[in-house]
Amino acid sequence: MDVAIIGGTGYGAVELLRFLQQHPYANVKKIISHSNSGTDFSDVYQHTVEVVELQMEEIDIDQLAQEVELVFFATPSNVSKHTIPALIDKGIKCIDLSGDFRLQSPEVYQQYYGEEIAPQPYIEKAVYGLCETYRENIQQADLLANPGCYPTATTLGILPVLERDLIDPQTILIDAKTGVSGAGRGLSLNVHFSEMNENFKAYKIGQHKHIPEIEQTLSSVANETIQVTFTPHIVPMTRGIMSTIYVDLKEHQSTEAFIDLYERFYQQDPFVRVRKNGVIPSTKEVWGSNYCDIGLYADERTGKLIIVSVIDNLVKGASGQAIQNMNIMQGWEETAGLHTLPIYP
Ligand SMILES: NC(=O)C1=CN([C@@H]2O[C@H](COP(=O)(O)OP(=O)(O)OC[C@H]3O[C@@H](n4cnc5c(N)ncnc54)[C@H](OP(=O)(O)O)[C@@H]3O)[C@@H](O)[C@H]2O)C=CC1
Ligand SMILES: CC(=O)N[C@@H](CCC(=O)OP(=O)(O)O)C(=O)O
Repeated sequence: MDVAIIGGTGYGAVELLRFLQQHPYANVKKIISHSNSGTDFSDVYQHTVEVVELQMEEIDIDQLAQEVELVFFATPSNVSKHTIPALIDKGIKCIDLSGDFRLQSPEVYQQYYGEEIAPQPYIEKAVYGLCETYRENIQQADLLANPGCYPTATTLGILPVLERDLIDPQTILIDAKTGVSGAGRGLSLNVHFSEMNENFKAYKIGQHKHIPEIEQTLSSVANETIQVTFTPHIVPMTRGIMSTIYVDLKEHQSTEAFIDLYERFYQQDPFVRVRKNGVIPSTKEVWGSNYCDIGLYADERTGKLIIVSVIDNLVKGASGQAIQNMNIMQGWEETAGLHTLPIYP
């Protein structure tokens, strides 16, 4: 199947290409760039020379609709909402890596994204692509809202105990850390080497756009309104997210009992690895791969469960999950093109 990528020179796009160039059923036919049309992709990303032989192009909706069956949007927020409706109307499937179609509420979108939400019929049509939870809906999707990086790590960490009603859902505290590639390729003072090296920053406390996204999924699964405390941090590494989650247990059980529960919960999910014997995963153990690794500790003294969930923000947090979603939408094996061990060390 021929696909296109929009947002060609960004990190999400180059990570899509890394996996798609070895995908058995999908072929990248077009790369669209609004800043570098006419330039060879490998001139921007030299490491792809002699492997990716495509020249980037300007967007042309009619041509896209004639030449590809599916389009990945790896664009900043408030961009895809202007183009996706036209492609969907022409029968082209779209997978959006940005947040434009993730939230259901126009008011909440306006508050966190600072603009009007996409047209309502398309918001209603969009399926939230957390693969492990919404697989059946994803199979039917034409318009797929790929989850954010923090929400992916965090919701996968919480869902087993939330769904089994083992925690007080109003006590969820999330302490999350991300590498700098989460901010994309654009220049920003905040992530200059000298601002970031030997540094560790909390940011957007109480204001991050992933707060409503996490709350929307948890509330819909639990069938009650859930509010979370979420503090993101940026740390001096390139890739990786660690979400450390603290929840009050309704009843204490051993760490082993929770590991057993999580293993059963995710036994059909090829990309969630529940770590045994109390092992807590580190971000490097998923680096470059589509895995989400989860470690658990049930603290008998405080009655809390501590959940540590790690992903690579660019893979399971973005492009890898987008390909996993494409695989589900197309009825292909879920792991197609995504078989890879994390890179270590
Ligand atoms: N980085 C990450 O870890 C994650 C990113 N995401 C989301 O995925 C999307 C892509 O992220 P990422 O690749 O990191 O971001 P980048 O900033 O690296 O790339 C985005 C690309 O979009 C294009 N672009 C920028 N502005 C516009 C515009 N106004 N109109 C059209 N195209 C534009 C540019 O490519 P060109 O000039 O070639 O068109 C740019 O390189 C974002 O929405 C991001 O929030 C989601 C999860 C994790
Ligand atoms: C370090 C850094 O700035 N990270 C970004 C990651 C968010 C992201 O990519 O999110 P969306 O997919 O929802 O756009 C941030 O915290 O805003």
